[in-house]
Amino acid sequence: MSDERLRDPGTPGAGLAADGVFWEIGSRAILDDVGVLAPGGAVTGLLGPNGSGKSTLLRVLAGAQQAGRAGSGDAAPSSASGPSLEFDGADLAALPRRERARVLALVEQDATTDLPLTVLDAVLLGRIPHRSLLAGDSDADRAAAHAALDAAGAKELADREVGTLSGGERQRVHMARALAQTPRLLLLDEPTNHLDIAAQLHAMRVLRDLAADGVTVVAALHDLNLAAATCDHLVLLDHGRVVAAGPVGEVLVPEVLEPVYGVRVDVLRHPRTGRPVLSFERG
Ligand SMILES: Nc1ncnc2c1ncn2[C@@H]1O[C@H](COP(=O)(O)OP(=O)(O)OP(=O)(O)O)[C@@H](O)[C@H]1O
Repeated sequence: MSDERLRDPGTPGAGLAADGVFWEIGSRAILDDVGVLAPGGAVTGLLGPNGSGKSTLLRVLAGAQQAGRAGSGDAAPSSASGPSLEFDGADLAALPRRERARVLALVEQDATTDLPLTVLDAVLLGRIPHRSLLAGDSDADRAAAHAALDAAGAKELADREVGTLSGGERQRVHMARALAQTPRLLLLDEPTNHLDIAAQLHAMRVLRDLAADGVTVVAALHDLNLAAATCDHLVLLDHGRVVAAGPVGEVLVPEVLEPVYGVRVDVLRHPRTGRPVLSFERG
């Protein structure tokens, strides 16, 4: 990314370390003792079939959903000692909401709004954690929002109403809002599912550039080839449990993927990058 205003000034830290994360509905464990390591300054792909718990885990990591039991009124963690959620060695769960919003941003899947907001206003929401509560948008905030729109490939949308955007356009705007927030930890739920192929590659390039600038990136992805081409590290969920984690070359192998996805997998090599290219057949 070319714009300095979007760069994180810090050096890569330890990254994200979550352990003992449970989330239950009734007697069903949606997340069952999940532990995740996402190295600092790297792109970690969160993989798993539909319903395996990726979105729930991202929401718990972001503090948008408390670990524990849903619908009981008490969000007490169901493990004896509670989950541990650390980012760069600090306890994420203990951070006040506003401080947490300066550290991390969550881009949710298909987030919508009924508010009559322009795109620029929606992206400026990402600046709120960085200014005093009563202050309006400063010139610096607007400059950061425009830079974020540019980086997300959405600068021509600045004056549009969010409610009138296509799915892919809205996805770029959500990415821009998160970039304007200048997080050190960026969590994204299916950030490319509405994007055309050029926009997918652009979005993943943005994530790689952020990681190069020291940001810890965790993205839930269904496209295993996009994960193979982009990620440094992978975490594979199945039925609410981590079944594999590690470098791309260790996770994207038939022995790991076939039992989880129930398909036959062949792994080829990309002729230029040497990264895995996966081919699938019905199992
Ligand atoms: N509030 C809820 N009430 C009931 N079930 C829920 C609730 N939230 C999540 N679940 C269930 O938890 C499981 C995990 O959901 P989650 O959205 O985290 O999966 P996912 O891996 O992100 O799936 P997908 O790839 O389809 O987006 C699913 O079976 C889902 O139906």
